Amino acid sequence: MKDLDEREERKDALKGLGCSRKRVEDARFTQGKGNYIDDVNLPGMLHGDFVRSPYAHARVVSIDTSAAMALDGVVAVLTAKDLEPLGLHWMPTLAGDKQMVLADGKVLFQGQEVAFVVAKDRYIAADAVELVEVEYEDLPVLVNPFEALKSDVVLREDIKDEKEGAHGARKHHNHIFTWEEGDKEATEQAIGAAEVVAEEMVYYHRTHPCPLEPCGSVASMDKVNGKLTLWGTFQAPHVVRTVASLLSGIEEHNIRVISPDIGGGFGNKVGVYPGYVCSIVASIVTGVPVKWIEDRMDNLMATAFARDYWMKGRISATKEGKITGLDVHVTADHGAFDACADPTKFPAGFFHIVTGSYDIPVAHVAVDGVYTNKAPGGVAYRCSFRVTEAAYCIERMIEVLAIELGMDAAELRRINFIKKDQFPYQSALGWEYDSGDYHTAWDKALKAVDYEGLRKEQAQMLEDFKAGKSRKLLGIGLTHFTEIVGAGPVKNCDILGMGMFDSCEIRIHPTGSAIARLGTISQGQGHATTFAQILASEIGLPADSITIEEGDTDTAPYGLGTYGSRSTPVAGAATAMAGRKIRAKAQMIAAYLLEVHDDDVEWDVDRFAVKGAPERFKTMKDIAYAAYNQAIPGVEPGLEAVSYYDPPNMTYPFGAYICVMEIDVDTGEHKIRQFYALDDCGTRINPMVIDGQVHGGVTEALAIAMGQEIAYDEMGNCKTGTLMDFFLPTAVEVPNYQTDHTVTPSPHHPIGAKGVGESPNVGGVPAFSNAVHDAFRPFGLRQSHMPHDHWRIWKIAQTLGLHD
Ligand code: PCD
Ligand SMILES: [Cu+]
Repeated sequence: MKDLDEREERKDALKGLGCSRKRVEDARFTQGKGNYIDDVNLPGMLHGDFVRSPYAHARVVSIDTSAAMALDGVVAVLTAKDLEPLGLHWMPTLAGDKQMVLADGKVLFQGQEVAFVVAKDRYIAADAVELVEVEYEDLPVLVNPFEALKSDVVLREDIKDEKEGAHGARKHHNHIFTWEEGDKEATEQAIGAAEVVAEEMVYYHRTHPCPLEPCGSVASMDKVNGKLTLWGTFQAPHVVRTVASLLSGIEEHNIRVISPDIGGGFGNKVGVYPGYVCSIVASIVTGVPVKWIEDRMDNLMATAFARDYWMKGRISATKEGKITGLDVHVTADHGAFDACADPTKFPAGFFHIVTGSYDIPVAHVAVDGVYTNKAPGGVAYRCSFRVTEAAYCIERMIEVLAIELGMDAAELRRINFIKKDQFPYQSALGWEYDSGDYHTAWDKALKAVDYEGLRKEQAQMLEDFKAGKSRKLLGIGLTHFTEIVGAGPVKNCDILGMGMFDSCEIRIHPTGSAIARLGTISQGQGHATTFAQILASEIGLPADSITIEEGDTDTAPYGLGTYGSRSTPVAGAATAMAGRKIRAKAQMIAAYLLEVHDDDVEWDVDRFAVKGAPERFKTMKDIAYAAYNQAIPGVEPGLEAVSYYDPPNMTYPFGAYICVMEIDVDTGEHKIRQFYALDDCGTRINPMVIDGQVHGGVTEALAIAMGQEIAYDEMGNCKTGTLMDFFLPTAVEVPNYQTDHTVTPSPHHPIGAKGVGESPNVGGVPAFSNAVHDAFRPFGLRQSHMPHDHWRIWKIAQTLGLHD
């Protein structure tokens, strides 16, 4: 007993896996000591700002920069003409398309970069922007993707005759690609022969990650040494270095990319923006550092948006509710350039996880990418490559099918869930789900909210409403989602040819403390806290003695960065593997010190002890010291390891979310009475960080579902370019979250962990939307588009005749 207690104490002292260790980075952040991109200030630094297009589609007839150049303090004004000789007026996008860096002959969306002003300070730059005279000749605007596919108006004149794009054949001059998966014929057959079919157009509107810190960069070209240093808001610093090298011709070892602290990324900071390129060119031209920082409007109008997926779903089932087939056809509005940040082979990301948590025998998806006069981007905002869209689609289709069947939606889910013993499960659309236990999670969730009781209360409220006693309805929003995160196996996942592995390098210092560097980069997730915990459990040194460093390409091993909840599944695995290499060497050192054979020592929390003689041991601290001060025959001095990890599969976290909402039929106001979120992310590294991730992610989900929207008018004016119009949730809208979990470890991840950062958005949006729909189900509502703001909810009630 005493031994056990003592071992537990030693374990606790490490603050390893499973510990709600306080976030080490917060001491810095809460005291204003964060170091963000705008905190980078270099001597003699100049400032850039963009002239942006007021038009959504126009020919650029002329640009007159003379008045701007004449302004005191203005150093340069760059246009496409200046970039052209360098071959930098266009740049490749992550999706295999190309994008104008500065307007080359025409503009394709409102807010597009037209000229880059460089001045002594940001104010002069902004004043000079006003002095650049651009003559435009406006062109017909296409904001609707369905119309764009029929229109004679050619958006991308640069590729108008190209019949092939990066992802196969193009059907029309405004068409980007068609991407398909699954068995079309068998699916048609199943749906054709089915007893019940539900069909619906599910639209997931365009929104925006809107991180509190907008994007920016500082480029500093040292012409004497031929070295370029680039600080910026990069979620993938190494990829930026490679792209910068390929674009500029500067050798990669002469480029250093640094991501300082990032004030929220949410996928908005994965892509490469014209501002980065222009700051580099301006620094090369002027020979001094150049900073570019967006303002809020720039960020909302011109950087990576999210969603904008029109999903036409058909789902079939037997009378008893067993699903027999699923077909989804998506029209994907990509805006002016295809700048979606997906793994190269997947132009629609992992949308084919659209069969969700259900055992669906046959399925087929087709996605058509379309150009319109809107900002490019498309995969950001806690969506892990279109998984949010997919989850929203299937979770809406399930609800519609339940209506069609006259069935309870919780029961319909239950009878179609993939069963525990079916894992690893081969989905009809080609994925191998690594693990899951959906029934256990579902039962736990329904019980936690007293589902039966809620349905009774709902029925009572409905009766009161019909009897004229009340004007309130209750909506119970159910969701069971399956995520797919951790891209990804190098064999099928790459970004611009770089395989999506990740990495960790560890150095143990003689006194038994350590530094570990990773190829990922935290934007607020708390990597400095949690990755140290993985190591603490692997190598037996306290997490408090381990520094985690990310984001400097001169020191960190090559990695593909942080997005799509890949850090834990991939870099987290690399961290554990590197730790195991350290431990293997430590074992040899311990055996030598204890004068026994390697096989005669065993690992015990923070030490190696002689088998059968636990009182004879060497702690990791002893071993670390010995690694540097003893000559050990056959063992190199030092204690370091590096691991590059190529995951064998992705991880499949899942969750059961329930949103209980009261709706005031007369005002359209909603009140979330209860929000229950059960997440299964396998082995939990830090429960408190996970809770924080879920709180943040659900808050963003609810924001999207209840009001966040990037809206355009028919002239292509962005109507939501400021925080006056773009809804940002506050404490007022945020309910009290009830978090819960089950633990189904990933069988292939070294510590069994799956990602969690994306999950709450994937589950939160359908939970909210389903609650709204559920409240009106008795009155015949099948599908109504998000965002469900008060006006739209009021409108539903109005359309259903509930105001008469
Ligand atoms: N099992 C487990 C899992 C996890 N974890 C934790 O949690 C976190 C998270 O994780 P993950 O899931 O792996 O993820 P990552 O990769 O790290 O990250 C990413 C994500 O993340 C999230 N979250 C967040 N938070 C914050 N604060 N900020 C930010 O920005 C953000 N973003 C968002 C997003 S959007 Mo994308 O990009 O769209 O794709 S993707 C994303 C970290 O810390 C970790 O460690 C734990 O603990 N455990
Ligand atoms: Cu995403």
